Amino acid sequence: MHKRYPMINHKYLDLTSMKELPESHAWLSLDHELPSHNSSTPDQVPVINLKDPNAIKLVGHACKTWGVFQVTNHGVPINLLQQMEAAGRKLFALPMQQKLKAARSPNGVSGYGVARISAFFPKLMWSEGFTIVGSPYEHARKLWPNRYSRFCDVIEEYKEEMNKLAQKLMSLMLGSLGVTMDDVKWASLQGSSAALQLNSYPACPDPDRAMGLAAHTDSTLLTILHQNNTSGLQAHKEGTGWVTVPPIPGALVINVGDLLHILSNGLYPSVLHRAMVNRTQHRLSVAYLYGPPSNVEISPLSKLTDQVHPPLYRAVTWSEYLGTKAKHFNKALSSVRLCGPLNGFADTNDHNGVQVG
Ligand SMILES: C=C1C[C@]23C[C@@]1(O)CC[C@H]2[C@@]12CCC[C@@](C)(C(=O)O1)[C@H]2[C@@H]3C(=O)O
Ligand SMILES: O=C(O)CCC(=O)C(=O)O
Ligand SMILES: [Fe+2]
Repeated sequence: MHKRYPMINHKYLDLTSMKELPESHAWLSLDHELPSHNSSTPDQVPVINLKDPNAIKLVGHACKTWGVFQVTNHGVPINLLQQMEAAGRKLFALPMQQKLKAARSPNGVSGYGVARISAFFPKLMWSEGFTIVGSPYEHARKLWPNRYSRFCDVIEEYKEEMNKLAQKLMSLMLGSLGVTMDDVKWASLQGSSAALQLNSYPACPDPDRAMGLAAHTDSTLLTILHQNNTSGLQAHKEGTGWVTVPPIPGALVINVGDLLHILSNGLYPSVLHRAMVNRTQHRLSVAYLYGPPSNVEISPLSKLTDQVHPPLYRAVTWSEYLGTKAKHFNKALSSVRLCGPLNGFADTNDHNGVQVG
């Protein structure tokens, strides 16, 4: 089992008021080094126009080689992205004692709090989060007893648009694997599950020693991320190292998650990513974490397996996998692997040699 750390009681510091980085948030080694580009074509995260007639091929290539890409012409109205960003900004600007009224309970999923993965690290992250699973109503009412409906409306509309885009992306991803939505019955059905994660990274007095969100993979099929106009997201690419995913106005970032990794029998590896912070700008991001309907077991697609390519993972439901992730963190994927690393190979997800904390 991954080492766990007791929660430090600086968990709910008001980060925006800090003039110095407290020891509780000072990370020892951060691996800030970004690859030096000595060729004329630096390794950049692909940007795909979803209206491109070649979109299926481009998506397949990006999933295989990067596990992350940005999309344009995705159909989500820009003003909805702006409204979502404004709603997040308003939430995080509330006084701490107000935000704590909507705190995530110790075994709960929804609500305000530090990154869930904090328990696996000796230091705290320079960020705060708000997770929404199902209706935002209960928590929004605690935050704004008389004026919660605008927030709830934006969240509901955002979830609806994200769900449409997630379905479109799933069909492109499956299509690029030679599989149709009909081959995967649950993929075209309503009832997929999702969580919305709002992340806030205040400007930091000592960004070189702080970590916004530590390196992790998402336990999803795919994640759709909107970031404001401030850099911070980095993705790890085998053989290259950490690469910044630059904000492009109106574009959305797509991550391959662990369940797509399993479904594709490792052909589309989930991407390790993290968020860095900076000295002057407040960074916000909104992640739509998309998964299968809760009763569906995800296992490698039969079309992708044969005697030469045996299934590498056992079947798991999303909730079972989230439980495994909560226990084993970055060893979760290898813990559901059928052929262990006995013959010398490890999951790409084990990210040997890459510091996750
Ligand atoms: C559905 C979920 C994925 C997530 C755990 C959660 O239940 C809700 C929050 C999600 C999130 C967002 C930030 C990074 C992450 C690793 C975390 O700690 O909480 C992910 C979780 C995940 O993908 O495993
Ligand atoms: O803030 C970011 O860019 C990353 C957020 C993220 O990885 C997540 O919410 O899972
Ligand atoms: Fe993530």
